[in-house]
Amino acid sequence: MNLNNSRLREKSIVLIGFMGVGKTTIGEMVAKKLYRDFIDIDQEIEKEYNMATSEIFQNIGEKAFREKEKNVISAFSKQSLKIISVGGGAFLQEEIRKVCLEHCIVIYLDLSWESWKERISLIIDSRPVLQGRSIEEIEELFYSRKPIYSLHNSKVETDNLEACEVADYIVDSLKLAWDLHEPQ
Ligand SMILES: Nc1ncnc2c1ncn2[C@@H]1O[C@H](COP(=O)(O)OP(=O)(O)O)[C@@H](O)[C@H]1O
Ligand SMILES: O=C(O)C1=C[C@@H](OP(=O)(O)O)[C@@H](O)[C@H](O)C1
Ligand SMILES: [Mg+2]
Repeated sequence: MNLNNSRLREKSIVLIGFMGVGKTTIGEMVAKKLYRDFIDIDQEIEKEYNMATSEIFQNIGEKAFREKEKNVISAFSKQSLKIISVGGGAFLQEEIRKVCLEHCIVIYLDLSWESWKERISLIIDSRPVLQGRSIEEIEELFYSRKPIYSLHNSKVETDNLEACEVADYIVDSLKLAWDLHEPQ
């Protein structure tokens, strides 16, 4: 993990990666293990609109969702000691990439297309971005998003790992980085 900044231990952690890789599930586990607050940006937006993400896309539109996503992430990323899971499209916005990379530790959860395909049935109904797209179009979107996730402090290859195993790996890696950089 290539990080160099004081107060590393206090920086919030942001999980990025394509939809369905486990950012929300694993983020919640990491937060529990580190006794930190968990913030899921989609859930914060859904609370604000009192609607599911797919309804927001349908009733208010993706443009408004993206604007809200930028504002909510900008606010939380400047707070410390949080575990933040952002949506898979958040890093499409340069402002979001900048504010997260400036204030937080950004961890990229990577998953191969072959493994991700096995998970599609779990998420298809709640991801409006996937709806109405053929598997070929989804594969194209999957690879087209890769460049935005390349901007990170650390990457975790999650293939063949249970969510709890990924969470344990992240916690152990963070503790190592904190101790190496700022011995207690
Ligand atoms: N490492 C994993 N192995 C198998 N299934 C997983 C793993 N991580 C998450 N999942 C499952 O994949 C689905 C999407 O997880 P979620 O946390 O919502 O992903 P994201 O927030 O990245 O879209 C959920 O059904 C979750 O239980
Ligand atoms: O990739 C995307 O554009 C999106 C991913 C979703 O979050 P998850 O990555 O948590 O599914 C959610 O923000 C919205 O459906 C848009
Ligand atoms: Mg999520």
